[in-house]
Amino acid sequence: MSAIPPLVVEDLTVAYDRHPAVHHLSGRFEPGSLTAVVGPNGAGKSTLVKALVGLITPAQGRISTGKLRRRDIAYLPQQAEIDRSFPIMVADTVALGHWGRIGLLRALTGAMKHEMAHALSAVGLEGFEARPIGSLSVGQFQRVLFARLLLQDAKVILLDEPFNAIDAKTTADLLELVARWHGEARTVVAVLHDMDQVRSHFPDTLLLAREQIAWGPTATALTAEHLLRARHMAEAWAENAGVCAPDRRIA
Ligand SMILES: Nc1ncnc2c1ncn2[C@@H]1O[C@H](COP(=O)(O)OP(=O)(O)OP(=O)(O)O)[C@@H](O)[C@H]1O
Repeated sequence: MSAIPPLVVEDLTVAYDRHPAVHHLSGRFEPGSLTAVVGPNGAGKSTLVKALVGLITPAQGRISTGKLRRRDIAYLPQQAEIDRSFPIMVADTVALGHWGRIGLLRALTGAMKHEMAHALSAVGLEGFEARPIGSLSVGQFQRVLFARLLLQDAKVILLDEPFNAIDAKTTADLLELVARWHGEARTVVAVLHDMDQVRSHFPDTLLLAREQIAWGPTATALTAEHLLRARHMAEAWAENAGVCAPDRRIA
């Protein structure tokens, strides 16, 4: 992997209709790091990932991705956000991973088809090419999406709840791919809820409760004190969060 710039977040506020979902966050995802983003429901985890990938424009602050091009950043949204009713086959879904390199209109080369079959095999789905995606189980579909990520060959990989509602065997297999990406010095960021999984597999953690509670090595970020603070912040959120006031408090 050629040199990857860090993802730097400076005083980042991301808001929906002026209501901040991520509030004055600063820090950096180091090149080659493997970071879990955790926090209570509504903590702004998905919002942060969407902002990192450029899907939402910050209300304040900056995200610097250095010389990374859009195609250098792969993004796996939550499965709930993906429409599987579209009549498309597994092969075409995985082949989307090539689009960053070949564009929409060029045909796949034999080598690309070979890579696709290899990626499907790596996720345990040999022979699934012609299956419609709507016919797959949740776990099989997540394997397909990971095969697509393999083809994308991105320097930075952002995963939003990749193991949500996924069985233990599939999770273990996909965690191996995450470890492989980490071993290849890609920068990987994953939104997760399972703290044991985070402690076992993710060296760094950002604990978010709209604001940063902790960001650093997992053992020091996920202390009982920090987790309690995150929970208290979540309990304090009113149904309607205040607007982001100029004096930096939530009004
Ligand atoms: N498109 C949207 N329009 C308005 N508000 C939104 C939108 N998306 C998210 N929000 C709000 O922003 C806040 C943060 O949401 P986000 O989905 O980022 O949290 P999360 O930490 O990923 O939560 P979860 O763990 O439940 O998935 C929540 O209060 C949510 O209701």
